[in-house]
Amino acid sequence: MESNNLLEIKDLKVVYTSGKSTVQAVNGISLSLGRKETLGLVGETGAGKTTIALSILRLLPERTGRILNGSVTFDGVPVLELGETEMQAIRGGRVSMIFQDPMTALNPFIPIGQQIEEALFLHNGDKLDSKALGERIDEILGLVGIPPERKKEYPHQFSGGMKQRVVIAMALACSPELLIADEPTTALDVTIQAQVLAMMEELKQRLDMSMLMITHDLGIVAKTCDKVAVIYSGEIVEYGTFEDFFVGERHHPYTEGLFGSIPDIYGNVRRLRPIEGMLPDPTDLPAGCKFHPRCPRCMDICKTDLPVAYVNGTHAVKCHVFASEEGYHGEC
Ligand SMILES: Nc1ncnc2c1ncn2[C@@H]1O[C@H](COP(=O)(O)OP(=O)(O)OP(=O)(O)O)[C@@H](O)[C@H]1O
Ligand code: NI
Repeated sequence: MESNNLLEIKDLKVVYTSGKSTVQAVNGISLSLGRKETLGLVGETGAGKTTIALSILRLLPERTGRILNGSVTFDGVPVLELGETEMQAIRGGRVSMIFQDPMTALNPFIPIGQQIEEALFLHNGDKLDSKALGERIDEILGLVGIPPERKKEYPHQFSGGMKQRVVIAMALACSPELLIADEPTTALDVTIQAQVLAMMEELKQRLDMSMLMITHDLGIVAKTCDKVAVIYSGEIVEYGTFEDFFVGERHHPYTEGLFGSIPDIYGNVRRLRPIEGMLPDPTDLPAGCKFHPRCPRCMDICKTDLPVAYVNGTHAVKCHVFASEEGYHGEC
């Protein structure tokens, strides 16, 4: 397959099964991420964002999570077909992830320098002597703005924002080509959040990384993302570039609802009122468009037929409202 994309996901379907019930967490998602690009995955809690990320790294819970269909291609490599040893070389080496609950990523009993060392050792241990290892740890701490002399300190000696910098340092230890950041700043207060985001953005540029930024905050998207996928009930309902979202006029009713209004290009968002209602039960998804029970623009056809995406250049909106628009109709 010829492609310049670093990551390509095609028609991914993921379920969780427990007892008799099956959670349809990801229902046919396709997306691509170019080198040095940042793609935002946006959507309410339960939409399936983390499940997509875990599928890329093949870290779904072993007994319950299952990929039913689709492909994940990283730098031309069919990830879902790899053996566990090859997978380990990618995980934490070429692709790393900052998990949603970052504070649990650190061991409270081990000095932070040693934790970074362990992250390094996992992949480069045999290649670095102890002097080189020490220098690399100092370098990584420097990257995230932590004075290297603090490497002997324990996690509790750091503030929330500094702890998150340590977590980011660990994720960057092996110079990944792709960084998956799952709500990396949700646990931080707003000022610190801005600092950490600015730092991540700078590092991304400096280290030539691609990034998958998982968030429910469109302000964060506006500040960091080149492309955006809005996820609802495990489907992409709107997909496009930053410009498509912030300058374009046609949006999915869910996107509009989610953000009250689309924020301006500087990322100023009025604090959003939540949309009425909840995500549908993922064990019993509605027919037609999965958003129809909550949609202010719901028509009869929405209750029965799955919408086809209206595609305008790089922008795709999967909604019956735009079915009569001229142009291409196809996949999101
Ligand atoms: N281990 C699991 N077992 C069963 N169901 C799960 C499991 N993990 C997630 N789910 C379900 O799968 C669906 C998608 O969850 P996921 O965590 O991917 O959503 P998310 O978009 O990341 O949400 P959040 O913003 O809350 O992190 C939800 O209905 C969730 O309850
Ligand atoms: Ni999540």
